[in-house]
Amino acid sequence: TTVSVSASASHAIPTTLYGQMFEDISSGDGGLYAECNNFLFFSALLFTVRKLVLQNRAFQQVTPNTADALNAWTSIGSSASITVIADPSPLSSALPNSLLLSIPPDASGELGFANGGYWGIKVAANTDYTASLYYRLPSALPNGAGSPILTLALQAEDGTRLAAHSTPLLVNATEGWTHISAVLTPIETPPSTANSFTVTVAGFAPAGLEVHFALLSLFPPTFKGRVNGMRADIAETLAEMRPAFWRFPGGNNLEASGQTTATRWQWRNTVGPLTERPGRVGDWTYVNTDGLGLLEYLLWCEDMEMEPFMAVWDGYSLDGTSITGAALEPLIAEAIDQINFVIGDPATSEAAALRASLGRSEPFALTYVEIGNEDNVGRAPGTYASRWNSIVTNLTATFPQLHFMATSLTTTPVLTPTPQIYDIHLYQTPKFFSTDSFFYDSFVRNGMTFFEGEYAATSTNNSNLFGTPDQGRLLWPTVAGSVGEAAFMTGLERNADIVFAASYAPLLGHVNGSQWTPNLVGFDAGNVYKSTSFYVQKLFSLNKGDEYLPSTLPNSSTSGTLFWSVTRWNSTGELIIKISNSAASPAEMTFVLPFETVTTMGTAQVITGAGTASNTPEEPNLVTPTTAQIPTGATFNYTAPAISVTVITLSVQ
Ligand SMILES: O=S(=O)(O)O[C@H]1C[C@H](O)[C@@H](O)[C@@H]1CO
Repeated sequence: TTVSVSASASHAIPTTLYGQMFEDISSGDGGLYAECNNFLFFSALLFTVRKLVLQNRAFQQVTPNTADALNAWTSIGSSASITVIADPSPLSSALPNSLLLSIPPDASGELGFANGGYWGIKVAANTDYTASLYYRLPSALPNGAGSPILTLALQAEDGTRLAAHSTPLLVNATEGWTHISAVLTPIETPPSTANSFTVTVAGFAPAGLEVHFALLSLFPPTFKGRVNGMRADIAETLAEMRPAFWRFPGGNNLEASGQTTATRWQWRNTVGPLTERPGRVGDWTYVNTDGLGLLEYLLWCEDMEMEPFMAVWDGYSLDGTSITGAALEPLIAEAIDQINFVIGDPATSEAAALRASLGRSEPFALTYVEIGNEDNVGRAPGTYASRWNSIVTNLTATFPQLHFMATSLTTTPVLTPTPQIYDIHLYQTPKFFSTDSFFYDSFVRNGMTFFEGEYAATSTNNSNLFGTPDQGRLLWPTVAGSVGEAAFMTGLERNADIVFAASYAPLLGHVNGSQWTPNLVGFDAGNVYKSTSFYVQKLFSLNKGDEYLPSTLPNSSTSGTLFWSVTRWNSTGELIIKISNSAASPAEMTFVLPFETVTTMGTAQVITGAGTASNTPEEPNLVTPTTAQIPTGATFNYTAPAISVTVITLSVQ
């Protein structure tokens, strides 16, 4: 195959082209959000359903006095009993439940309870873990009752105490809640992640003891040291691909927790002190703490130098109900407040004043606001057109500087005002992606632009893209899937005059229990797993170029297996040639460049392997990119390996 490259660019490659979409789908709580103390997921693993009922750090949205409400917490000491209760004087109205520790008379020893985190807690020596909790005594201790000692600790699987902080229980804490916070710094690294956070009491009165506990938290060091921030190893992995934008809070998890209108994602419940965040049953079958909330998302975008692509709820719930007409008004007001929390002026907007009160008077940068998620015809009760009209007419009047993204099909329903942007989602087979990178070539150029907000090869079975593994579902990205995605992405670059942003979905998933596979990045308590698709996203994002050079078109028929794109960094003239070869045999290519002086040595970064190969927790680095110097020139040959992605970079004067 000979590829002749044009010297003049046809269009710019937008800086926003490669980014990340995020929603809490076994990805926030227990993942990117660094709180260790927590849930076990309802993990509807695709081929089995392991119902590990959630129990969270603050007993949010659980039923008191049930075993389920305790599942992630276990008692320490046979005579200690623990129960989640609806506290008669709760920590806050947002957190009405607490854990009651009851110790009978004449008990002895260290008694209390433990949390095992999310299938473990990673503990490393000389690392600071911030433990905190609230407690209160329902009744004063009898005088002469001694001074019970409360200990917060990190404990290894074999019971070794790795770090501890003890403090006397304030026996006069009966009126209200006492907040304890301590830094635990282990001196040794335990052999595994099967560690626990423990809360124990000793030295209590012979008369026994009752203590209420609430909002028990354990944080490891976070990305950029942000309080209530992100788990550093996961954050650093995501930062590796230098994403240009961050879509949040969903995805389905925007729309409906519990599949009903009443429990949608509500921004106000996700900001302010953690004691004021009630949490909610997310759409992926587990309780979200909402400790990762709107302000944390916005600060994260700034820390990562990403543009927020923020969604507002648009009245549609996944149970098919939707709010229309006048009932939309409070919803539109809520969306206006949400946007004002981000960009408003504290002097004129209550929501912006709330932001200022939380320490951020300056507005955040915001350009794009998405109206709902996948509010397609067929899924929704066909009311998107009227809801879009009401919402966007109002929001455009209030925020004329913002760009609003529609989430329905581009062909139907007809929307007014005409959307400037559509968010298109595409889940398909590796073969689909590796044969059809011309998805956008036929789109009319009429000023409309597109956000390829979710795409991934999910299954080898084109008649069942979301089934179980034995039906073809991918548990992990495969080389064939990643090669397909790369072919598709060369098409995004060729059409970057109308495609301004794209992101693989889902971004993150806990490998011990999740509601979706494959995910771009996997993780467990101790590790982060980079998939072959992650490496494709990273290679394309880091070698984007800023202008597209037309070249000989690939074979666009379904027999096509070889796709490429040529871009350039305008400032340096450096060329980037991205190639996807899905064929089982190498592809001989000749590149003809219209430049006088082309370096004779270029760099080729290659991802290749068996089509079914994946990086897994067992073999996390089975397939990683290799880098080689290759002979180049004004005309040069390159052999694209079978089932491979190549990114060639070469300087051109
Ligand atoms: O069940 S789906 O609708 O396919 O869910 C998909 C589409 C939705 O936007 C996202 O939340 C989810 C996985 O990325």
